[in-house]
Amino acid sequence: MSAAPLTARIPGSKSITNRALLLAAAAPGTSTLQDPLVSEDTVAFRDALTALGVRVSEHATSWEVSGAGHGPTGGARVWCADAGTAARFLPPFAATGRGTYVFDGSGQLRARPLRPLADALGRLGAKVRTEGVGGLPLRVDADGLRGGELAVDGGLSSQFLSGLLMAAPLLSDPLTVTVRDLVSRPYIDMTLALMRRFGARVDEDAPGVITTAGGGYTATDLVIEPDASTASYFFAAAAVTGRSVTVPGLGHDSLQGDLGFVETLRTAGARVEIRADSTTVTGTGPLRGGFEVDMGTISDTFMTLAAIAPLADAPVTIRGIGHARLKESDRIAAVAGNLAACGVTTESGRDWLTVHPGAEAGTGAGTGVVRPARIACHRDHRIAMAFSVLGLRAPGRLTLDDPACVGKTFPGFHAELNRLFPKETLT
Ligand SMILES: O=C(O)C1=C[C@@H](OP(=O)(O)O)[C@@H](O)[C@H](O)C1
Ligand SMILES: C=C(OP(=O)(O)O)C(=O)O
Repeated sequence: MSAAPLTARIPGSKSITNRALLLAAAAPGTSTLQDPLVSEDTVAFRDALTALGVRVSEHATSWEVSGAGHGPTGGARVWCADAGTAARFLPPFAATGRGTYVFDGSGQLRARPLRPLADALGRLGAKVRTEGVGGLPLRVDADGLRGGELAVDGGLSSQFLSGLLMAAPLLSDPLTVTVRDLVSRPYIDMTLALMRRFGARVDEDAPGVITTAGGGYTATDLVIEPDASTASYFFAAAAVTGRSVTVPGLGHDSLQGDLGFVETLRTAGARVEIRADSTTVTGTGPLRGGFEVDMGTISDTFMTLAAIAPLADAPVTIRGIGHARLKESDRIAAVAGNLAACGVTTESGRDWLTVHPGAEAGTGAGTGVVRPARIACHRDHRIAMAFSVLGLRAPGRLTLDDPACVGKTFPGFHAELNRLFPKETLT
Protein backbone atom coordinates (compact mmCIF):
# COMPACT_ATOMS: atom_id res chain seq x y z
CA MET A 1 0.00 0.00 0.00
CA SER A 2 1.50 3.35 -0.92
CA ALA A 3 0.43 6.31 1.22
CA ALA A 4 -0.40 9.71 -0.30
CA PRO A 5 2.58 11.98 -1.04
CA LEU A 6 3.14 14.73 1.50
CA THR A 7 3.90 18.37 0.73
CA ALA A 8 6.17 20.02 3.29
CA ARG A 9 5.76 23.74 4.05
CA ILE A 10 9.37 24.84 4.37
CA PRO A 11 10.08 28.47 5.32
CA GLY A 12 12.51 30.69 3.42
CA SER A 13 16.25 30.22 3.25
CA LYS A 14 18.14 31.81 6.15
CA SER A 15 21.25 32.35 4.05
CA ILE A 16 19.37 34.00 1.19
CA THR A 17 17.21 36.13 3.53
CA ASN A 18 20.20 37.53 5.42
CA ARG A 19 22.25 38.17 2.27
CA ALA A 20 19.27 39.85 0.61
CA LEU A 21 18.70 42.04 3.69
CA LEU A 22 22.30 43.23 3.54
CA LEU A 23 22.40 43.75 -0.22
CA ALA A 24 19.09 45.65 -0.09
CA ALA A 25 20.46 47.79 2.75
CA ALA A 26 23.51 48.60 0.60
CA ALA A 27 21.41 49.53 -2.46
CA PRO A 28 19.85 53.00 -2.79
CA GLY A 29 16.02 52.82 -2.72
CA THR A 30 13.45 50.20 -1.85
CA SER A 31 13.85 46.43 -2.30
CA THR A 32 11.06 43.98 -1.48
CA LEU A 33 11.95 40.53 -0.17
CA GLN A 34 9.05 38.15 -0.72
CA ASP A 35 8.63 35.16 1.65
CA PRO A 36 11.66 35.91 3.84
CA LEU A 37 12.47 33.50 6.65
CA VAL A 38 11.05 34.81 9.92
CA SER A 39 13.13 33.18 12.66
CA GLU A 40 15.58 34.17 15.40
CA ASP A 41 18.53 34.44 12.99
CA THR A 42 16.81 36.60 10.40
CA VAL A 43 15.01 38.80 12.95
CA ALA A 44 18.39 39.31 14.66
CA PHE A 45 19.91 40.29 11.31
CA ARG A 46 17.03 42.64 10.51
CA ASP A 47 17.22 44.26 13.97
CA ALA A 48 20.99 44.62 13.61
CA LEU A 49 20.46 46.46 10.32
CA THR A 50 17.88 48.67 12.01
CA ALA A 51 20.52 49.51 14.64
CA LEU A 52 22.76 50.48 11.71
CA GLY A 53 20.11 52.94 10.52
CA VAL A 54 18.40 50.87 7.82
CA ARG A 55 14.58 50.91 7.67
CA VAL A 56 12.89 47.52 7.21
CA SER A 57 9.09 47.42 7.19
CA GLU A 58 7.21 44.18 7.68
CA HIS A 59 4.18 43.12 5.66
CA ALA A 60 2.19 39.87 5.74
CA THR A 61 4.57 37.88 3.52
CA SER A 62 7.29 40.35 2.66
CA TRP A 63 9.88 42.73 4.07
CA GLU A 64 10.54 46.08 2.45
CA VAL A 65 14.07 47.40 2.89
CA SER A 66 14.99 51.07 2.33
CA GLY A 67 18.70 51.19 1.59
CA ALA A 68 20.96 54.24 1.55
CA GLY A 69 23.37 53.03 -1.14
CA HIS A 70 26.38 53.28 1.18
CA GLY A 71 27.65 52.01 4.51
CA PRO A 72 26.15 53.21 7.81
CA THR A 73 26.93 56.54 9.44
CA GLY A 74 26.67 57.74 13.01
CA GLY A 75 27.91 54.70 14.94
CA ALA A 76 25.93 52.04 16.87
CA ARG A 77 26.03 49.07 19.19
CA VAL A 78 24.91 46.03 17.20
CA TRP A 79 23.57 42.84 18.78
CA CYS A 80 24.09 39.72 16.62
CA ALA A 81 22.37 37.24 19.02
CA ASP A 82 23.31 33.70 17.86
CA ALA A 83 23.62 34.54 14.14
CA GLY A 84 26.98 33.73 12.55
CA THR A 85 25.84 35.52 9.39
CA ALA A 86 25.29 38.78 11.34
CA ALA A 87 28.71 38.62 13.05
CA ARG A 88 30.50 37.86 9.76
CA PHE A 89 28.52 39.94 7.22
CA LEU A 90 27.84 43.17 9.12
CA PRO A 91 31.33 44.33 10.28
CA PRO A 92 32.68 44.64 6.70
CA PHE A 93 29.55 46.61 5.72
CA ALA A 94 30.00 48.87 8.75
CA ALA A 95 33.68 49.39 7.89
CA THR A 96 32.66 50.96 4.57
CA GLY A 97 30.73 53.66 6.47
CA ARG A 98 31.62 56.25 9.11
CA GLY A 99 31.46 56.07 12.92
CA THR A 100 32.17 53.61 15.71
CA TYR A 101 30.38 50.24 15.69
CA VAL A 102 30.55 47.65 18.44
CA PHE A 103 29.28 44.17 17.54
CA ASP A 104 28.41 41.63 20.20
CA GLY A 105 26.34 38.48 20.57
CA SER A 106 25.40 35.55 22.79
CA GLY A 107 27.95 33.44 24.65
CA GLN A 108 27.54 30.81 21.95
CA LEU A 109 28.39 33.30 19.19
CA ARG A 110 31.26 34.85 21.18
CA ALA A 111 32.89 31.40 21.22
CA ARG A 112 32.88 31.12 17.40
CA PRO A 113 35.83 32.27 15.25
CA LEU A 114 36.02 35.79 13.86
CA ARG A 115 39.75 36.53 13.87
CA PRO A 116 40.38 35.81 10.14
CA LEU A 117 37.73 38.41 9.27
CA ALA A 118 39.06 41.00 11.76
CA ASP A 119 42.60 40.45 10.40
CA ALA A 120 41.46 40.79 6.79
CA LEU A 121 39.61 44.03 7.55
CA GLY A 122 42.74 45.33 9.30
CA ARG A 123 44.84 44.52 6.23
CA LEU A 124 42.34 46.50 4.14
CA GLY A 125 43.03 49.52 6.36
CA ALA A 126 40.05 49.33 8.73
CA LYS A 127 40.52 50.07 12.44
CA VAL A 128 39.23 46.88 14.08
CA ARG A 129 39.64 45.67 17.65
CA THR A 130 38.49 42.36 19.08
CA GLU A 131 38.04 42.43 22.83
CA GLY A 132 37.48 38.72 23.34
CA VAL A 133 39.63 35.69 22.54
CA GLY A 134 39.45 36.62 18.88
CA GLY A 135 35.74 36.81 18.31
CA LEU A 136 33.06 39.13 19.62
CA PRO A 137 32.89 41.78 20.95
CA LEU A 138 34.35 43.49 17.89
CA ARG A 139 34.82 47.25 17.55
CA VAL A 140 35.11 48.93 14.15
CA ASP A 141 36.12 52.59 13.90
CA ALA A 142 34.92 53.17 10.36
CA ASP A 143 36.14 55.77 7.93
CA GLY A 144 35.41 54.15 4.57
CA LEU A 145 37.56 51.56 2.81
CA ARG A 146 39.65 51.57 -0.32
CA GLY A 147 40.12 48.47 -2.47
CA GLY A 148 43.30 46.71 -3.55
CA GLU A 149 44.46 43.13 -3.06
CA LEU A 150 43.47 40.99 -0.10
CA ALA A 151 44.23 37.41 1.00
CA VAL A 152 41.57 35.75 3.16
CA ASP A 153 41.66 32.51 5.12
CA GLY A 154 38.45 30.55 4.46
CA GLY A 155 39.48 27.37 6.29
CA LEU A 156 37.28 27.93 9.36
CA SER A 157 34.25 29.50 7.69
CA SER A 158 33.23 30.76 4.26
CA GLN A 159 31.22 33.53 5.93
CA PHE A 160 34.34 35.75 6.29
CA LEU A 161 34.76 35.79 2.51
CA SER A 162 31.03 36.31 1.89
CA GLY A 163 31.01 39.30 4.24
CA LEU A 164 34.03 40.91 2.58
CA LEU A 165 32.70 40.28 -0.94
CA MET A 166 29.30 41.79 -0.21
CA ALA A 167 30.94 44.96 1.17
CA ALA A 168 33.35 45.24 -1.77
CA PRO A 169 31.13 47.13 -4.26
CA LEU A 170 30.88 49.94 -1.66
CA LEU A 171 34.67 50.46 -1.69
CA SER A 172 36.17 53.40 -3.53
CA ASP A 173 38.36 51.18 -5.78
CA PRO A 174 38.14 47.61 -7.15
CA LEU A 175 39.05 44.80 -4.75
CA THR A 176 40.66 41.47 -5.63
CA VAL A 177 40.30 38.82 -2.95
CA THR A 178 42.29 35.59 -2.98
CA VAL A 179 40.97 32.91 -0.66
CA ARG A 180 42.94 30.03 0.88
CA ASP A 181 41.50 26.75 2.19
CA LEU A 182 37.88 27.54 1.49
CA VAL A 183 35.17 25.45 3.20
CA SER A 184 31.47 25.53 2.29
CA ARG A 185 32.12 26.73 -1.29
CA PRO A 186 28.42 26.65 -2.39
CA TYR A 187 27.75 29.57 -0.02
CA ILE A 188 30.26 31.67 -1.99
CA ASP A 189 28.43 30.79 -5.21
CA MET A 190 25.23 31.95 -3.49
CA THR A 191 26.92 35.20 -2.44
CA LEU A 192 28.21 35.89 -5.96
CA ALA A 193 24.82 35.05 -7.55
CA LEU A 194 22.93 37.35 -5.18
CA MET A 195 25.46 40.19 -5.53
CA ARG A 196 24.93 39.99 -9.31
CA ARG A 197 21.13 39.95 -8.81
CA PHE A 198 21.56 43.25 -6.96
CA GLY A 199 23.60 44.66 -9.85
CA ALA A 200 27.18 44.22 -8.61
CA ARG A 201 30.04 43.64 -11.03
CA VAL A 202 32.00 40.68 -9.74
CA ASP A 203 34.15 38.06 -11.50
CA GLU A 204 36.03 34.96 -10.43
CA ASP A 205 39.20 35.40 -12.48
CA ALA A 206 40.64 32.02 -11.42
CA PRO A 207 39.40 29.55 -8.79
CA GLY A 208 39.42 31.43 -5.48
CA VAL A 209 40.47 34.80 -6.99
CA ILE A 210 37.51 37.17 -7.07
CA THR A 211 37.49 40.76 -8.32
CA THR A 212 34.74 43.24 -7.52
CA ALA A 213 34.45 46.60 -9.23
CA GLY A 214 33.05 49.60 -7.37
CA GLY A 215 29.72 51.01 -8.44
CA GLY A 216 27.51 49.74 -5.64
CA TYR A 217 24.19 47.93 -5.88
CA THR A 218 20.77 48.44 -7.43
CA ALA A 219 17.55 47.98 -5.43
CA THR A 220 15.94 44.66 -6.42
CA ASP A 221 12.82 42.65 -5.58
CA LEU A 222 13.57 39.04 -4.70
CA VAL A 223 11.46 35.96 -3.96
CA ILE A 224 13.22 33.90 -1.27
CA GLU A 225 13.23 30.15 -1.97
CA PRO A 226 12.56 27.58 0.80
CA ASP A 227 15.52 26.66 3.02
CA ALA A 228 17.30 23.57 1.69
CA SER A 229 19.01 22.77 5.02
CA THR A 230 15.60 22.80 6.73
CA ALA A 231 14.15 20.67 3.92
CA SER A 232 16.79 18.00 4.66
CA TYR A 233 14.89 16.91 7.81
CA PHE A 234 11.69 16.36 5.85
CA PHE A 235 13.45 14.53 3.01
CA ALA A 236 15.19 12.31 5.59
CA ALA A 237 11.83 11.72 7.29
CA ALA A 238 10.47 10.44 3.96
CA ALA A 239 13.47 8.14 3.54
CA VAL A 240 13.08 6.54 6.99
CA THR A 241 9.28 6.18 6.99
CA GLY A 242 8.79 4.92 3.42
CA ARG A 243 6.70 8.00 2.60
CA SER A 244 7.06 10.53 -0.19
CA VAL A 245 7.79 14.20 0.65
CA THR A 246 7.74 17.03 -1.91
CA VAL A 247 9.13 20.52 -1.30
CA PRO A 248 7.73 22.99 -3.85
CA GLY A 249 9.94 25.92 -4.79
CA LEU A 250 13.21 24.03 -4.37
CA GLY A 251 14.43 22.70 -7.73
CA HIS A 252 17.31 22.50 -10.24
CA ASP A 253 18.03 26.22 -10.14
CA SER A 254 18.27 26.46 -6.36
CA LEU A 255 20.99 28.78 -5.07
CA GLN A 256 21.55 26.44 -2.12
CA GLY A 257 24.24 23.76 -2.14
CA ASP A 258 22.45 21.97 0.71
CA LEU A 259 19.87 20.65 -1.74
CA GLY A 260 22.71 18.25 -2.64
CA PHE A 261 21.91 16.45 0.62
CA VAL A 262 19.26 14.44 -1.26
CA GLU A 263 22.08 12.67 -3.12
CA THR A 264 23.15 11.05 0.17
CA LEU A 265 19.58 9.75 0.57
CA ARG A 266 19.72 8.41 -3.00
CA THR A 267 22.93 6.55 -2.07
CA ALA A 268 21.07 5.16 0.96
CA GLY A 269 18.37 3.76 -1.35
CA ALA A 270 15.70 6.49 -1.45
CA ARG A 271 14.14 7.63 -4.74
CA VAL A 272 14.97 11.28 -5.51
CA GLU A 273 13.42 13.49 -8.19
CA ILE A 274 14.72 17.04 -8.63
CA ARG A 275 12.50 18.99 -11.02
CA ALA A 276 12.53 22.57 -12.27
CA ASP A 277 10.52 23.84 -9.32
CA SER A 278 10.28 21.07 -6.73
CA THR A 279 12.14 18.16 -5.18
CA THR A 280 10.61 14.86 -4.04
CA VAL A 281 12.17 12.12 -1.94
CA THR A 282 10.48 8.74 -1.51
CA GLY A 283 11.55 6.08 0.96
CA THR A 284 11.80 2.65 -0.64
CA GLY A 285 12.53 0.34 2.31
CA PRO A 286 15.29 -0.12 4.89
CA LEU A 287 18.16 2.35 4.50
CA ARG A 288 21.30 1.04 2.81
CA GLY A 289 24.58 1.84 4.54
CA GLY A 290 28.09 0.73 3.69
CA PHE A 291 29.19 3.99 2.08
CA GLU A 292 31.47 6.98 2.73
CA VAL A 293 30.54 10.53 1.78
CA ASP A 294 32.38 13.85 1.91
CA MET A 295 29.94 16.47 3.24
CA GLY A 296 32.45 19.33 3.59
CA THR A 297 30.54 21.57 1.17
CA ILE A 298 27.14 20.83 2.77
CA SER A 299 28.13 20.40 6.40
CA ASP A 300 24.90 21.83 7.89
CA THR A 301 23.22 18.62 6.67
CA PHE A 302 25.71 16.04 7.94
CA MET A 303 23.79 15.70 11.23
CA THR A 304 20.62 14.85 9.28
CA LEU A 305 22.40 11.88 7.71
CA ALA A 306 24.27 10.91 10.88
CA ALA A 307 21.10 10.87 12.99
CA ILE A 308 19.29 8.44 10.67
CA ALA A 309 22.40 6.34 9.94
CA PRO A 310 21.66 3.92 12.86
CA LEU A 311 18.68 2.76 10.77
CA ALA A 312 20.96 1.66 7.90
CA ASP A 313 22.09 -1.93 7.39
CA ALA A 314 25.85 -1.13 7.45
CA PRO A 315 28.13 1.67 8.73
CA VAL A 316 28.05 5.16 7.20
CA THR A 317 31.18 7.34 7.23
CA ILE A 318 30.98 11.11 6.79
CA ARG A 319 34.19 13.02 5.96
CA GLY A 320 35.35 16.62 5.47
CA ILE A 321 33.34 18.08 8.37
CA GLY A 322 36.03 19.46 10.71
CA HIS A 323 34.59 22.99 10.45
CA ALA A 324 31.27 21.69 11.82
CA ARG A 325 32.99 21.64 15.22
CA LEU A 326 32.89 25.48 15.14
CA LYS A 327 29.18 26.07 14.72
CA GLU A 328 26.37 26.42 17.28
CA SER A 329 27.94 23.35 18.94
CA ASP A 330 30.85 21.02 18.25
CA ARG A 331 28.56 19.09 15.97
CA ILE A 332 30.71 15.97 15.58
CA ALA A 333 30.94 15.62 19.38
CA ALA A 334 27.25 16.48 19.86
CA VAL A 335 26.09 13.84 17.35
CA ALA A 336 28.48 11.20 18.70
CA GLY A 337 27.42 11.90 22.30
CA ASN A 338 23.72 11.70 21.52
CA LEU A 339 24.07 8.55 19.42
CA ALA A 340 26.01 6.96 22.32
CA ALA A 341 23.10 7.89 24.63
CA CYS A 342 20.81 6.05 22.16
CA GLY A 343 23.04 2.95 22.41
CA VAL A 344 24.54 3.47 18.94
CA THR A 345 28.28 2.98 18.32
CA THR A 346 30.24 5.71 16.54
CA GLU A 347 33.88 6.43 15.79
CA SER A 348 35.16 9.89 15.03
CA GLY A 349 38.27 11.92 14.29
CA ARG A 350 39.10 15.58 13.77
CA ASP A 351 36.97 15.85 10.62
CA TRP A 352 35.06 12.59 10.25
CA LEU A 353 32.41 10.40 11.85
CA THR A 354 31.38 6.77 11.36
CA VAL A 355 27.95 5.67 12.57
CA HIS A 356 27.27 1.95 13.05
CA PRO A 357 23.86 0.32 12.66
CA GLY A 358 21.59 0.28 15.71
CA ALA A 359 20.40 -3.00 17.21
CA GLU A 360 17.64 -3.92 14.73
CA ALA A 361 18.80 -1.74 11.86
CA GLY A 362 18.25 -2.81 8.28
CA THR A 363 15.28 -5.00 9.19
CA GLY A 364 12.65 -2.29 8.81
CA ALA A 365 11.85 -2.79 12.50
CA GLY A 366 11.19 0.32 14.52
CA THR A 367 11.87 1.15 18.11
CA GLY A 368 14.57 -1.43 18.85
CA VAL A 369 17.15 0.49 16.83
CA VAL A 370 17.69 2.99 19.63
CA ARG A 371 17.25 2.86 23.36
CA PRO A 372 15.35 5.58 25.22
CA ALA A 373 17.40 8.77 25.53
CA ARG A 374 17.15 12.46 26.34
CA ILE A 375 18.88 14.27 23.47
CA ALA A 376 21.26 17.06 24.54
CA CYS A 377 20.60 19.82 21.99
CA HIS A 378 23.52 22.06 23.08
CA ARG A 379 21.29 25.02 22.01
CA ASP A 380 21.84 23.81 18.45
CA HIS A 381 18.70 23.88 16.29
CA ARG A 382 20.12 21.31 13.88
CA ILE A 383 20.85 18.73 16.60
CA ALA A 384 17.21 19.09 17.74
CA MET A 385 15.81 18.77 14.21
CA ALA A 386 18.07 15.90 13.10
CA PHE A 387 17.29 13.76 16.17
CA SER A 388 13.57 14.52 15.80
CA VAL A 389 13.74 12.62 12.49
CA LEU A 390 15.33 9.60 14.19
CA GLY A 391 12.55 9.93 16.79
CA LEU A 392 9.97 9.18 14.07
CA ARG A 393 11.29 5.62 14.07
CA ALA A 394 11.38 5.35 17.87
CA PRO A 395 8.16 7.01 19.03
CA GLY A 396 8.12 7.85 22.72
CA ARG A 397 11.79 6.91 23.14
CA LEU A 398 13.60 10.16 22.36
CA THR A 399 13.01 13.49 24.07
CA LEU A 400 14.84 16.78 23.47
CA ASP A 401 16.25 18.76 26.39
CA ASP A 402 15.59 22.05 24.52
CA PRO A 403 12.93 21.66 21.80
CA ALA A 404 12.56 25.45 21.44
CA CYS A 405 16.12 25.87 20.13
CA VAL A 406 14.75 25.13 16.63
CA GLY A 407 13.62 28.79 16.63
CA LYS A 408 17.02 29.82 15.28
CA THR A 409 15.89 28.80 11.79
CA PHE A 410 12.39 27.22 11.99
CA PRO A 411 10.17 28.09 14.97
CA GLY A 412 7.35 25.96 13.49
CA PHE A 413 9.50 22.85 13.00
CA HIS A 414 7.83 20.52 15.51
CA ALA A 415 4.32 21.50 14.37
CA GLU A 416 5.19 20.84 10.72
CA LEU A 417 6.90 17.50 11.41
CA ASN A 418 3.92 16.44 13.51
CA ARG A 419 1.44 17.62 10.86
CA LEU A 420 3.12 15.47 8.20
CA PHE A 421 4.00 12.52 10.46
CA PRO A 422 1.37 12.46 13.23
CA LYS A 423 2.50 10.36 16.20
CA GLU A 424 -0.44 7.94 15.92
CA THR A 425 0.67 6.85 12.42
CA LEU A 426 4.20 5.93 13.53
CA THR A 427 5.21 2.37 14.34
O1 LIG B 1 27.03 31.82 4.45
C1 LIG B 1 26.09 31.25 5.00
O2 LIG B 1 24.91 31.66 4.93
C2 LIG B 1 26.37 30.02 5.77
C3 LIG B 1 27.56 29.37 5.61
C4 LIG B 1 27.90 28.11 6.32
O3 LIG B 1 28.86 28.40 7.31
P1 LIG B 1 30.46 28.09 7.14
O4 LIG B 1 30.93 28.82 5.95
O5 LIG B 1 31.00 28.63 8.44
O6 LIG B 1 30.60 26.60 7.00
C5 LIG B 1 26.68 27.48 6.99
O7 LIG B 1 27.08 26.53 7.93
C6 LIG B 1 25.81 28.51 7.67
O8 LIG B 1 24.67 27.90 8.24
C7 LIG B 1 25.32 29.55 6.69
C1 LIG C 1 25.98 27.23 11.23
C2 LIG C 1 24.76 27.76 11.21
O1 LIG C 1 24.45 29.05 11.40
P1 LIG C 1 25.29 30.42 11.40
O2 LIG C 1 26.72 30.09 11.10
O3 LIG C 1 24.68 31.24 10.32
O4 LIG C 1 25.09 30.98 12.77
C3 LIG C 1 23.57 26.91 10.95
O5 LIG C 1 22.46 27.48 10.72
O6 LIG C 1 23.67 25.68 10.94
